[in-house]
Amino acid sequence: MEHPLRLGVNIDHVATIRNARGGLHPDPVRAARLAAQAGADGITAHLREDRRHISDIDIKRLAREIELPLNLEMAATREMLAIALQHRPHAACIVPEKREERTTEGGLDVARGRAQLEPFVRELVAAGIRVSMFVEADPAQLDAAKAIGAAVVELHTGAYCHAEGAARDHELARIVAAAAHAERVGLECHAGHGLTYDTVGPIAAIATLAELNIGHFLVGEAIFVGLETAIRGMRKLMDQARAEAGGTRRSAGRP
Ligand SMILES: CC(=O)[C@@H](O)[C@H](O)COP(=O)(O)O
Ligand SMILES: NCC(=O)COP(=O)(O)O
Repeated sequence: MEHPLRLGVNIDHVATIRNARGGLHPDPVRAARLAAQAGADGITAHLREDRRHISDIDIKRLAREIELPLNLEMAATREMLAIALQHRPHAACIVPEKREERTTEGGLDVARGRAQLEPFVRELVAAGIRVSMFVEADPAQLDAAKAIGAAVVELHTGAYCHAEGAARDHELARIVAAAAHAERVGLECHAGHGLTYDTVGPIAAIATLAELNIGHFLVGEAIFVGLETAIRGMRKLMDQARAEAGGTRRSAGRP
């Protein structure tokens, strides 16, 4: 089944720039408002355990001050669960986290961590939060996410973005197959990590994907063209890819 494709704008790296000087500028909440004006369908923010970019106050403000649905990316820890339950974002995406990593290097091993992850999913769902699992494009991970009660999976596109030539085609084929598997088992399927103007097209063309979350590239591009223009450019490429694949042009609103 064809799904309308939403764009979630990840504003983490607005906070990275702010934190370089420790002040208040640039403000991620202002970036979220601009993203809404530029046609974003949601805002994504990753509150890392080490608070290297997004802070607790950012999450509090995002949850209260923006109208777009907030997708909180969080590690499966009691501290993050308490924060999610306090602020009740629209969605929570559980991601793997390693303190020493530069960025999220891979997907969550839901298949091996089922017993540990299931209580987190249960508590978030009971609070009315939509739960997603950030996983590799591996059917076993999707099956495990479904089994522990997640409604959504987000496929990690980092390997696809970093590969070239035949290796990239191989990674794309894995993502296409995983998105089809998600549809079969009744999971809403999202994708993201490392997507750029050069890599977004083939991903956006996958009809069973419902949402892409994109951040680092948009914030980098904003330095040259401004955030609104960068987001509009991404939205246009997503729409073009869908139209060329014979599908719906854009999002139909809230998830
Ligand atoms: C889970 C994920 O892909 C995003 O959080 C993205 O990684 C941006 O944050 P980092 O650059 O801190 O990984
Ligand atoms: N979950 C992926 C995300 O939110 C954005 O990742 P990136 O575009 O900042 O790499």
